[in-house]
Amino acid sequence: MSSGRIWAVIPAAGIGSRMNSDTPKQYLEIDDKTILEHSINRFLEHSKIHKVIVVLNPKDSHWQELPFKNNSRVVTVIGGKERVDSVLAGLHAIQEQEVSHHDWVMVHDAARPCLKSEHIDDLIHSRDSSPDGAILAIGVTDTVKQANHKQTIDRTIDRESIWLAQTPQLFPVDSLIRSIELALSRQQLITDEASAMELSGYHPSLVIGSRKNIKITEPEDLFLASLWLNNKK
Ligand SMILES: Nc1ccn([C@@H]2O[C@H](COP(=O)(O)OP(=O)(O)OP(=O)(O)O)[C@@H](O)[C@H]2O)c(=O)n1
Ligand SMILES: C[C@](O)(CO)[C@H](O)COP(=O)(O)O
Repeated sequence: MSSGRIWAVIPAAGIGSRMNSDTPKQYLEIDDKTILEHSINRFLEHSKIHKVIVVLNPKDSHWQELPFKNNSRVVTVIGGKERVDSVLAGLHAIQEQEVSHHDWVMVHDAARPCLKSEHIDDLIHSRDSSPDGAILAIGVTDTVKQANHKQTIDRTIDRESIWLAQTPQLFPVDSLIRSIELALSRQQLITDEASAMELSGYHPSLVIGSRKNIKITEPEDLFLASLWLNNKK
């Protein structure tokens, strides 16, 4: 039975350049709440989550408007240039708290507000059978093409073994910190936490997520997210 507390790190220090909005996308509102509030609330509402570390942009001017100032389970830290730098800053903030070697951390994009509590449960339950950690992911329902440099089809890829990584991604805190620091020291490209763990030789499990758990990235994603946040299913 896995022991240790479970922390959440919410990287929210991005500028949302692909959203083409003056407001950083994590502060755009759906149902009268910012996208960031929706994401943070999923973890505050979950009884197994010890504390939530929110990673902010150094130029963030919106955070103080959110209702988390006096919440002892919410800690903020300043992020870095890339998402991986922000995640590492969040992990270091955990180290500065009363962390134990048995603790785990769930890293979840602020830009994924449609996460359901049952998927947090599924990841937590995977700990006993997945000592290397686990991520939410979904299969591919379209045929997958590999393009060449001229944006023409080079070949078709067998989609049976292709999964699209989502967040949250759940790992032992110590292993994740060591893996990210090692990858960064080798200037290796890290776009999610699992890729750092893989580079250290771990084999995280894939836990089925939901197509509704989209990462709000471009303007049309807002409409989809509002549909799914509204229907609460
Ligand atoms: N230096 C960064 C970059 C991204 N993020 C966070 O990582 C998550 C996923 O990143 P992405 O969707 O790429 O967000 P942005 O980097 O803001 O978007 P863009 O790439 O369009 O600028 C987001 O919640 C974002 O706030 C972060 O904390 N620190
Ligand atoms: C972590 C992630 O959401 C998994 O799919 C994705 O890699 C984030 O990519 P981004 O370019 O930083 O949004």
